[in-house]
Amino acid sequence: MPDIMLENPSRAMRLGVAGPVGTGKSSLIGLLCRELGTQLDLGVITNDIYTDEDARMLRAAGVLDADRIRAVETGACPHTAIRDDITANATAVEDLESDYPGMELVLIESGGDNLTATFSPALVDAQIFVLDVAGGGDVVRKGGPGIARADMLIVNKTDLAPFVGVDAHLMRREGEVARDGQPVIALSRNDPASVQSLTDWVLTTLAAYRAGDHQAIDPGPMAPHSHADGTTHEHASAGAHSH
Ligand SMILES: Nc1nc2c(ncn2[C@@H]2O[C@H](COP(=O)(O)OP(=O)(O)OP(=O)(O)O)[C@@H](O)[C@H]2O)c(=O)[nH]1
Repeated sequence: MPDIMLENPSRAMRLGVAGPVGTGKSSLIGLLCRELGTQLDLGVITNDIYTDEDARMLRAAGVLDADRIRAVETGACPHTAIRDDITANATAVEDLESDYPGMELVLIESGGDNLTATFSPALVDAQIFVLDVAGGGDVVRKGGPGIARADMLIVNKTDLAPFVGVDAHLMRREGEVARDGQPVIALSRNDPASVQSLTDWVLTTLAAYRAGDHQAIDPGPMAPHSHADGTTHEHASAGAHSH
């Protein structure tokens, strides 16, 4: 699997946030904006099929100047716009960077998608994959390129674990095994220590990126799948999904 070497580490680092529907991607981006917005020059791109709902939610949260939060309406399943044809996202990032020349970090949210959606390394420098405990304790074991190889795996909403009968610490340990020791954070927005672990990781990754020591890694393509309109996407990995 090819790793992409940095061509221009002086531009903003692009950090993708992917994961199934409702696992807390927008909330995590809101947290990062709140925690890092005073020390970093930030921007956000959201992806939705037909709406700008995630962007509107983040603007309403008041975590960042509204103009720094831009929405891409993908018109198709969002995984297409973050992996197969990144043009709309790449253009949105470039527009943000040209409007805010000092920008240091752009957070790109994939629209909620299935377990195997990943960002192209041509679009992002690093990526976070978000699962939540409400999706079930065995979801990590189901695997997929995002779980196995994203730069960071988040097991989110750990505050809900007792209510859904899931052992969040076991999920985290299984994540570490599935990822060969690559980082996993068990996160809750109500747990300041876990939020601190996440912001520390972002700042460490940004420092490595700036120093030219970070490589964008391709977690691998998503599964072959078909869309409601009959189009089919074939990729080289196993498994399938429907929308
Ligand atoms: N209990 C709890 N709920 C959370 C946490 N983080 C997010 N949520 C809730 O989870 C729900 C989904 O969060 P979002 O951030 O909208 O999730 P998303 O992954 O962006 O959703 P889509 O964009 O629709 O895929 C919301 O009701 C959030 O308030 C958390 O740490 N704990």
